[in-house]
Amino acid sequence: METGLHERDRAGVQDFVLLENYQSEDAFIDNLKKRFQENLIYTYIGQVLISVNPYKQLPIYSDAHIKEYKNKHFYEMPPHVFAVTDNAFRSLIEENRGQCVLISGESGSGKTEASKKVLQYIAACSGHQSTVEGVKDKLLKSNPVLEAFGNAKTNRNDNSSRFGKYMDIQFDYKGAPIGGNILNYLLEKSRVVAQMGGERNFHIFYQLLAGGDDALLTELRLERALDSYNYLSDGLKGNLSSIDDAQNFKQVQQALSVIDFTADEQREIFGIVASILHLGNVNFEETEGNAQVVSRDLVVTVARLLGVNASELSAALTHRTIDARGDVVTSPLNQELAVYAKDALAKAVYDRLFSWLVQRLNISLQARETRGARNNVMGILDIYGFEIFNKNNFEQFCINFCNEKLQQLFIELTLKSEQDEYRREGIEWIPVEYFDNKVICNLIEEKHKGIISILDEECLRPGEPTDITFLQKLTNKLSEHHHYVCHEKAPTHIQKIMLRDEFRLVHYAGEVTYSVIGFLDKNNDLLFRDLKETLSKAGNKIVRSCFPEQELRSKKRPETAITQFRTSLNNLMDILMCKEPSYIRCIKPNDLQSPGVFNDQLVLHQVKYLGLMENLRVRRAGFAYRRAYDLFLERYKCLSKSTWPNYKGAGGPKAGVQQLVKDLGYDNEQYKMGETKLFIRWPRTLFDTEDSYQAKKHDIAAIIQAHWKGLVQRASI
Ligand SMILES: Nc1ncnc2c1ncn2[C@@H]1O[C@H](COP(=O)(O)OP(=O)(O)OP(=O)(O)O)[C@@H](O)[C@H]1O
Repeated sequence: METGLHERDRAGVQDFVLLENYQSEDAFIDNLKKRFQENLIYTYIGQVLISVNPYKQLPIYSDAHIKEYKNKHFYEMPPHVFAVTDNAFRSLIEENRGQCVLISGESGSGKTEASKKVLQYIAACSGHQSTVEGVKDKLLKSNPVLEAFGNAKTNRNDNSSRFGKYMDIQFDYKGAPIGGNILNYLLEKSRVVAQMGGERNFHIFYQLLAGGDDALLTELRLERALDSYNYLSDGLKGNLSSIDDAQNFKQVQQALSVIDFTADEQREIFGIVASILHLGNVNFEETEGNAQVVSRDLVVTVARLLGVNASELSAALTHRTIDARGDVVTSPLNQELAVYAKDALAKAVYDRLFSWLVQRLNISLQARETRGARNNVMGILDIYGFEIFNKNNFEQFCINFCNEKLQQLFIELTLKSEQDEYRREGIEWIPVEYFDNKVICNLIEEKHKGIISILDEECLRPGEPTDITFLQKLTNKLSEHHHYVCHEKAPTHIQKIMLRDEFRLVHYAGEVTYSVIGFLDKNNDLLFRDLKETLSKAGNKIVRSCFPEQELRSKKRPETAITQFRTSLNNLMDILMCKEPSYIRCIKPNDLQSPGVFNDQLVLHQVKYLGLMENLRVRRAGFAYRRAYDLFLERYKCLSKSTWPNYKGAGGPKAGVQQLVKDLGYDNEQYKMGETKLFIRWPRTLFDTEDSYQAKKHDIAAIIQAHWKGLVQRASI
């Protein structure tokens, strides 16, 4: 916690708006570093919070800290995730404006931890009636469940979320949480069947084996040894010292009970998890091109756990039925295709189980009784950050597309809207240049012309489309685009490092080379009909509801993976666009191997692609505080006799505010009167002289505190 002025002085500025050399990247990094080295991980750019992952527990999240931040003006206290949350929460309750807290940053930068702190603060600060406590408990308990099924150890983060998450919390008019809703995005299901070296499958598999009691494991026919299971042995073999799987399993079981999952549901969930482990061990042999199951007893176990007929499952794993306009033909699969079908089954079952879990959580979180009462909603978005790996595939393409969309939203909601607002309000303003990434979003998603359309066309066309024919089409259609680089037209130094099956996109955050291998397959996301049919009759109710019969009867071709993802992202953008945003931009100061170190280059890269320098330029140029005249007058009318208890002069709230600022002694440079709002500059203009500004510029909390205290004191005179 920042207390003494001495400490604060040494630790840079709390708000980048105060940075002397605000155009310099070096000065920016230097300020973050100074603060990081003093364990001051939070810094503002106006109201955007930058959070640098400390990789260690800091004593700044206690109940006492929550109390200190509660109901304080945003700038009265040092920067903190609690201040951002308090500000959003109060706007929600006092001004009835829907809020969203958007948390972004790369893997391991601290997004999920930040989202938990937001929830912690809300839970601590909102009503304490027993019904409300129940809702809060469920909201908090949904985290361990989602993490168990949706998180995994990666080489960047031991607890990496492998899905995107948006959680809405509904509040009643008194500010008590009454329900919630979670949306999940694109689970990285390929992890179920294979993991990179040093990585693990989803936590739940290890948790079940380590924490399930003997009776449960016997019932599921599981043994504790991890290397007994093919799906667990690709990446990291063994347990992790940083994760207590057994303990976490107990937490998950307890959470499931709090969230009202019945004993039957829990049994079925773990049955499905176990069935996937067994399925991974199923082998095939091939005679005359036809695959046959070798390990029949394993198929029997899988069938028992899913509640399907073992012979039918065996046949479905080794055959494929095609219904071509009424002509139904069944043909045997070869060994390679049977393995493909088995893996597709494991991925589909797990992916749908995850979506089912989210829906089931939502049923439990649904607001019981709202009776037409006004509901306020606060959303928290914790979604994967931009990814640039050595090898980038379909998954990275989807994730980076998502980040382009979020950057577009950031531009719309902050940079562009800031400038638009000045224009609309008739306030003189010199436009600030910024890079608008709409051109990249269009390159990816424009109808008929964009990469998604070209990919879908290639997936759906008759003939023999392949990843390479897809790449050729991309290059034919997009080679002139400034943000698309193909091998043929790449500059020599890039050509040297690019393979023939790769294309490169110039993203707003940097250049990424994607390998097209697997694009068609992953986009088609094919699960053979025979397997779907078998599962649609499953005795395990969860499985049956995940594979509904209607899906088989539907004549419509299922949407491709990328189209589904684009639709869900566009829906998310619509949800976020109508809310007031608060931003938490998370930064990872180093890699896992060197905790405590602040790597300037790594941080600079993130500062650039998070658009923080542009954000600062716009913020510096503008007005930091603005309020609609009626709201401002209502809130501060007590500060002047001419406006208290009500302003009675002509001209309405605008004239009232004009009178008020005059009475408060603001000079013309400190504020501007817009069409509908008052705009105030600060903090520089809160000082009488340059000297007093220079003397106190590091101490923004004190400045603002003094300012508000001053106002109140003047009011009491
Ligand atoms: N405020 C914090 N205090 C202490 N440790 C933190 C904090 N934020 C992050 N960490 C540490 O860093 C790890 C990674 O953080 P987190 O899981 O929140 O990253 P993420 O951005 O959500 O990553 P991913 O995108 O991979 O899910 C945490 O498990 C925790 O150990």
